[in-house]
Amino acid sequence: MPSLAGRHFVKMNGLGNEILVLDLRDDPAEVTPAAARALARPGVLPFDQAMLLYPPRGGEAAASVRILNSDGSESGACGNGTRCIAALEAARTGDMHPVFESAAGRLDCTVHPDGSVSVDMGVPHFGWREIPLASDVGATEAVRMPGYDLLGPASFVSMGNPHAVFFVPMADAVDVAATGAALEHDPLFPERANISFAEMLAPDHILLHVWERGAGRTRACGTAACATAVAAARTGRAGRRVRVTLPGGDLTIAWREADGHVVMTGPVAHDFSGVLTPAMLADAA
Ligand SMILES: N[C@H](CCC[C@H](N)C(=O)O)C(=O)O
Repeated sequence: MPSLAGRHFVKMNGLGNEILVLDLRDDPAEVTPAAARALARPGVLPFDQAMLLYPPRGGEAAASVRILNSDGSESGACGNGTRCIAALEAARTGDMHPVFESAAGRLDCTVHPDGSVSVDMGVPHFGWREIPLASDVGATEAVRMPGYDLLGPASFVSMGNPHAVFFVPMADAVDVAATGAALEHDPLFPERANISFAEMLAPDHILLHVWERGAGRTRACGTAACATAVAAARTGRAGRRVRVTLPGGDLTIAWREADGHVVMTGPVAHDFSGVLTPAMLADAA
């Protein structure tokens, strides 16, 4: 496989969710977990997720996207990163409706005149095998987890990646790092999970703090905002359209009645770009 040194990168963010984009369509190269961890080191290119673009398998898609967390693990979906690659692709080609292929399926994007981006994140899944959970816990919208009674029941959702959402009285009061890290590794989640602490500010407005699988505490997580909006609607706390306020800013989430798809809308920002050097990849095995 060709080396990564010399490759052009773009560093972006979606609401402070740090995104590294590597467009590998012209000369595909593998990005190993060790290479991802090397690049994500402090002082190199710290990111939460790397969005890796490969040649599409189908005719209509601009690229096939692979998503790596900063710990080198793979994710099936990343909402904020998808907005970033949609904006990049629209700037490159002029197509304001780029489509991507991902492990979680097709991602239809719309880049709006104001620069914000909507992504059709597909349908949520609620089955214990789909999330996945280690065992059948019954209805997945309100499940008490042993050891976490004070948090109340969790709602489990797959948005192409696993999410557990806790609705709490005061999201700001939760020790997100300690509780999130413990829950991420709970044996109920055989593939670990992204952990959300949500507070209903109004029936159409949710405050959200997220501990991400493989990336830890982030300023925003698009799929967690989608999972939380769906969980809020499913448990009768909200309607199908909500504003989700994360530490990095706001997303609008609409769970479409017609086809059950979840559409996420929010901003993107370009930070800087450059070329990967051997030193940046130095520790990569
Ligand atoms: N930040 C991303 C989610 C990454 C999910 C990842 N942490 C995992 O499922 O392993 C987002 O905006 O949706």
